[in-house]
Amino acid sequence: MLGVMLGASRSIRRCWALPSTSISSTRLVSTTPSSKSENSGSLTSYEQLKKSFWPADRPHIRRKVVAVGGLIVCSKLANTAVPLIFREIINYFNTPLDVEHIPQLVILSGTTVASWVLIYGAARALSPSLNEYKNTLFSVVAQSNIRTVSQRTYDHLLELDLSFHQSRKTGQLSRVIDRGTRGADSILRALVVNIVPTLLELCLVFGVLWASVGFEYTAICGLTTASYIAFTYNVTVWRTKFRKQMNKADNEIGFKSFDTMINYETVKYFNNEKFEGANYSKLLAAFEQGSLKTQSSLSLLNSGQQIIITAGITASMYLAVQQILSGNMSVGDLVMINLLLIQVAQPLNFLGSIYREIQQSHTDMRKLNDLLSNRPSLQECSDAVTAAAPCRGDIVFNNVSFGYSPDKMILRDLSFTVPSGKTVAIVGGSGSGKSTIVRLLYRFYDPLKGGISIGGVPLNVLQLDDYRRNVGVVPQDCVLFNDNVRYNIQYGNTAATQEDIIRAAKLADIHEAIEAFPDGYDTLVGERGQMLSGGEKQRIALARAVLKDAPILLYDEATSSLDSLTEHNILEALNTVSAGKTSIFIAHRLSTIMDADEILVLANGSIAERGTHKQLLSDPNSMYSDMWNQQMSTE
Ligand SMILES: Nc1ncnc2c1ncn2[C@@H]1O[C@H](COP(=O)(O)OP(=O)(O)OP(=O)(O)O)[C@@H](O)[C@H]1O
Ligand SMILES: N[C@@H](CCC(=O)N[C@@H](CS)C(=O)NCC(=O)O)C(=O)O
Repeated sequence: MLGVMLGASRSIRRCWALPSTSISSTRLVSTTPSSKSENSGSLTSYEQLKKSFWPADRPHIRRKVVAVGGLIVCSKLANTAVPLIFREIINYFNTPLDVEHIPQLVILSGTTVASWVLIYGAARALSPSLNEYKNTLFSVVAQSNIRTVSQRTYDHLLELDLSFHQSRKTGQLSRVIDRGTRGADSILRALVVNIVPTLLELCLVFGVLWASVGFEYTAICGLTTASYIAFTYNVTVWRTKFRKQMNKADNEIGFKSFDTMINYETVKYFNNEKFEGANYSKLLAAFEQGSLKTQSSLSLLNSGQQIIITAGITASMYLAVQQILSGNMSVGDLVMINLLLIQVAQPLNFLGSIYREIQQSHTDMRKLNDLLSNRPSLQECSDAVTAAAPCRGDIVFNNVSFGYSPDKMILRDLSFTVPSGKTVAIVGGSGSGKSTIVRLLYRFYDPLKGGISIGGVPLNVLQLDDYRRNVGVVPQDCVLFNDNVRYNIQYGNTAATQEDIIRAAKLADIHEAIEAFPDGYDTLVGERGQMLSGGEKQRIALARAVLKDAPILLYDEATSSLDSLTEHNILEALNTVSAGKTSIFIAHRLSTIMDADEILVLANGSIAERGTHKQLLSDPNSMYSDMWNQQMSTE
């Protein structure tokens, strides 16, 4: 469903820029950048535009931009010539000829007017053709820019910390990206398709009027344009709040239906269909209000614009008629003035929308820029070392303290060692910090105090990417990609063959279940893997970790969704997989970690008890004994 939402927002097209368009509402998103560095990488919108439009490293794009400029000039010259040619044709019919005395003149004039008609046709055809060619060339510039910005943003987001992603709503993030990448494109498109050609056309029209019929006409045209712009600007600024209200409601409607549908089961379990329906109805009413005001203010804007333009044309024609009557002007001039003004008014009809679009694009670009100026707080040191050899050594936590925020410590002075090739299990109450240990070990975060070392090398001295290649994780929450089973298992090692995949699936005790799926390994798992059961997802996540074949293995309640028999089968398989590897098992069900070389009992972020299963049970008052007895009595 998220995909559908993204797909919808991707299809934004500008009605003033492209024919046969659908108008997509502008959604407003507010984001507060986190972990921002000293604005590194931050560009002003002008710099961004310059980078997109005139990239220093891509001369072929700059050549295209020059060609686009040339085509705009040629197209507008041809366009402005049309009324001038038309004037010549009209004037021909209004010029009395002395046919009795010079009959050849008729033939000559006939040929001349026929030529004018042909030139008229050519000019009319040339202008849109050049314009379309310009659009084609400009698309190359625009698409290249969108591609570069999208790729840079995607790569950047994958570089950012887990904390950044945990603090963001995925939907909001994707909208900021989607809009931001198109922001520069929108502004460039507005400039190339509308603003620059219209300004050029206005200059040409002013010049032609001045040169051929006199300054008064240029003055009327100038005054009309200035009033039109002032009126459009003021009304557009005033009515923007209605559009914002409408877009906000539209946004909330989209989010509400998305949220309700993914929580469909919860709505049903609590019989809250009516409650949800009433909430939805309030949002629809707000949208309705906003959209009615938007429409009525649009009508006001359009009418005002038409009145101003019509007033300008009427004034020019009135003046022209007076001059024709007094014999100072031809009928052809009148037609030319009329055509020139009508022609120049056409692109002005979208001025308000373009102004709004540029404002919005500017905001979108700023938001994306804020996003790009976030830097990962976990940085690799310049003399980082490769991890393969250290990862075969001991894992040591030395007085590690950590909290997601400094005012709430989760782990306190934690010290333990997982000897190379051994298995340590961590147990403890919910929220005691077990998964946090896995996140620190995968170096999603650095400890606030103390340190972690691997094979005697501090973790922050290891090359991060290389280190992570050497650690296999089966996380607590197994989320799968919306693809088929094969893709999801192969994700552990993208170079794995079908045989490797099957071997891993067998070890995770999921091969037979997959074979029984309608399309076997090609079966689609649905969004976040929701078409599979919790246990199936968990076993696919296990198979994927097996495929990674890393020397360090971290299992965060890797078998919690499995029934006892499947769990028993997997644990046997995992013992084989883990043989010789350094492993940390986090588990609630103690029967799964009885064989661990050491068990740590975590309470309030510290190790309350430690020892083997036997040692811990030997003290009947230990927390471990309590937990064990409790679990035994309920199984
Ligand atoms: N990203 C985060 N930001 C802030 N606090 C967090 C974050 N992740 C976890 N916490 C908090 O840290 C504490 C420890 O969480 P952790 O996931 O490590 O617990 P756990 O022992 O694995 O719990 P469980 O057995 O329920 O999975 C919890 O109080 C949790 O609310
Ligand atoms: N003439 C007006 C409106 C032009 C127009 O029709 N714009 C299209 C978008 S390109 C539209 O649907 N606008 C809706 C609106 O402004 O509410 C202007 O200058 O803005």
